[in-house]
Formats: sequence, C-alpha cells, structure tokens
Amino acid sequence: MTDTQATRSFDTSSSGLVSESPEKGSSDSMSIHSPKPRVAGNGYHFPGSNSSIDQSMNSITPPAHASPTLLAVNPMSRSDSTTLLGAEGQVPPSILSPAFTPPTTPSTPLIVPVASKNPPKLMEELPRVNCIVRARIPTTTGTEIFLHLYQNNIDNKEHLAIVFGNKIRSKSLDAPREGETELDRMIRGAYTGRLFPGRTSSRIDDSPMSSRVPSRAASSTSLSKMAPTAQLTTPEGSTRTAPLVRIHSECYTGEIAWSARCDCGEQLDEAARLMSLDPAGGVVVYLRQEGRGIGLGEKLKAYNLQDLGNDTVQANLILRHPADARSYGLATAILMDLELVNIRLLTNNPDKIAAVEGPGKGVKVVERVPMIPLAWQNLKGGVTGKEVGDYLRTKITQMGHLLDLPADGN
Ligand SMILES: Nc1nc2c(ncn2[C@@H]2O[C@H](COP(=O)(O)OP(=O)(O)OP(=O)(O)O)[C@@H](O)[C@H]2O)c(=O)[nH]1
Repeated sequence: MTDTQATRSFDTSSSGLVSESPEKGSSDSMSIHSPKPRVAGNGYHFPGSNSSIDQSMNSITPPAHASPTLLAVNPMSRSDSTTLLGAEGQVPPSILSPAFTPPTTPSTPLIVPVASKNPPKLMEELPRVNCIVRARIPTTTGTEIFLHLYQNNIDNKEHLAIVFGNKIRSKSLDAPREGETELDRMIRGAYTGRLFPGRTSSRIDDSPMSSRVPSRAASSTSLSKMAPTAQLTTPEGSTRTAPLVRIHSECYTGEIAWSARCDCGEQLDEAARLMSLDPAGGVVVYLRQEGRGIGLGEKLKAYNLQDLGNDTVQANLILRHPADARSYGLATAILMDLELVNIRLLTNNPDKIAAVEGPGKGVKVVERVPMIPLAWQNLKGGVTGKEVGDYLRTKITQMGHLLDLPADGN
C-alpha cells in the first residue's frame, strides 16, 4: 500500500463518494425473482432439490438474520446451473436489466461463453454537464489539486474532475450566473488565483501570493518519492503539451476498503503522481460507475462468485450483467467543459479510448499512456496476490486490455 492509499483509506470523508441512492439491483427488485430459501442442514435449500437430507429439513424457518432473497447454493446439484444457463447451457444475452438477479447461484466454476468484446454504447448526443462547485484541496502528498463537482442531465450522481495544475478551467463554472455577487462566485469556486481572507473580487487576485509561482514544483518532489517514475511512452516532443487524463471508475473496495482483488487504488495513486509531475497538468475524471457499472452490491456478489471459481467476467455474466456496463459520454462532456481537446489518456482499456472521443470527436486522444501494474515493474507500492493476478489476467485475455502479461505469468 502506498502512502497515499494508506492516508486516503483512513479518511472517512472519502466515503462520501459512495452513491447516495441505492444502486440498481437492490434487494427490493431481486425479491421478485428469488425463490424463498428454506434451511437444509447447515445451508439453504431450493424447492426442487432431491437430497433426502434437504427434504427432511426443509420445513425449518430461516434464521432472522437471513435475507429473504438469499440465494441458495447446493454444491451437490447441477440443476441450478442448468436452470441458470438455459437448455443449451447458454448464458442469456447481457442486455438484461442490471436489476435482474438469477433465481439461483451456481456453486462451482462454470464454463460460460467469453464476454462479447462489444465496445461500449456510444451516445448519439453528449449529456449536458454543469460544474456546480470547485475547491482547492491541499493533499497529504503536498500537491494541491482542484476538485470539481459536476451535475448532469442523465443521472443524479455527483461525478468529479480532479484537476492538477492551475491552467485547466471549467467553462460552466466560470460562466456568470444571473444575480450572483462576487462572494457567491468565490464560494462556488469561480475565482482566479487563490482565495485569502478579505478578498473581494473573484476575477482580480491581488493577494501578495498571486505573483508567486504555485508550489507545484515543491509538491511534485514529495509525490515523486512515492514510487520511482513510471515510463511515459511519449514520442519525442510530439504530444508533450497535451495534458494527462485518466477516466477512472469508482471502486469502493479498491480505493477505500484496501482490497487487493484489483489494482484500482494503485492506479488512482499512480495517475495522481504522474499528473503532479507533468507541466501540462492533468485531470482524473472520476465517474461514479462502481463495479464497471453494476453497482457495489452486485460487485460484492461477483466477488463471491469469483471465490467460487469464476473469473470477473464470468461472475458478471452469471449475475446477468454485461461484462462491462459502463459508458463514457459523461467523461467526454466533462473534458469538453474543461476545454481539453487533445489529451494523453492513461489507460489500458481500448473501449475507453474509442468511447471518450465522443460522437463529434470533441476530444482527441493523441496518445495512450499505459498503466502497467507497479508490481510488474518491480516497483514498490503495487497490489500483489492471487486475486489481483487473476483479475489482471482476465482483463487481458477476456476484455482485450492492452497490457502484456509478465513473462512468469503472474
Ligand atoms: N464487476 C466488477 N467490477 C470490478 C471488479 N474489480 C474491479 N471492478 C471495477 O472495475 C472498474 C475499474 O475501472 P477503471 O479503474 O476505470 O479501469 P479499467 O476500465 O479496467 O481500465 P484501465 O483504464 O486500463 O484501468 C471499477 O469500476 C471497479 O469498481 C470485479 O471483480 N467485478
């Protein structure tokens, strides 16, 4: 765990990033589809099982703590999985509503079709976004960032842009609002330079500090101690002025709960470190599409399916979700609001590159900067272990991520 992960993880205010509203697939909607479980021996039993032990026990009432929608696992029976997969053993198409949960969960690894490599849905029209507030955040690493909070017209989540450097500004934030005072503008972050006690104008920064160079150089030094500099694959001189951008999808487990099942926390830290070092600055667009868009509750079920032997793609499919349910129109709209035309995108995900440019090519990815797991580069601070190894391998082999497995296969 890196310094920033440790610090961020203990900051309870970070939990504000969790959705205010229940994710799709909440238990309310599932109860329609889930047969009520009955206790059988030390587990739960579904109607239809022929085990004698189950039959003798099936009238016992479940304990009070049991969810009425708890899914049964009967390790002896393959009939559950047959039901789940259909007559031909096929998983139903992934267009089913994320709110749908199958009536049962198979107990052993299943052979399911490889996820379709469909690119994400491209919106014909970009969503409208509005930056409603921006604030300076001095970070625990010493780097100052500007957190921009966005609202939009397609969901009610608060998506974020974490801006590094003071050159990148939001059009919608800076636009004057009818009837607002200078104080109103400063309160919502529509000011230039720095705020200081007694400042009266949002536009003219006449503080003694304003002539000083911002402290980014100093803070970069402290961030650079977090890990040795990763290799940037910038062709000589060609794209240096384009800012680095990372489009990052919410991962409560990897960013807050110290999970070593994925490398999401590490990627966020590494993106921040690279952006703090880059003279062109950078932006992390933090999209609230937890669990590749299926929500935290469903992702946790997917984790249990992974512990039962399925990979991360199979787990999504078994839960009747697409392998990847995300879209990137909001990211495009946010980048356009920040007036970023040419960007260098930090990603291994080919879908993101294809999607972020948007229908009218409002944003152009002039370079992809790979995100190589720190452990694979023998650098300190990387997430290690069997689970993250499996997760990364599945991304490469099933989801087409642009990353080479290390020679030892781990
Ligand atoms: N459904 C599901 N989602 C997961 C799992 N592990 C991590 N995630 C989610 O996967 C997403 C990772 O997204 P990003 O960090 O944007 O990365 P990416 O699209 O994989 O690609 P890169 O840009 O190359 O990192 C987050 O929303 C995580 O919550 C898993 O096992 N199952």
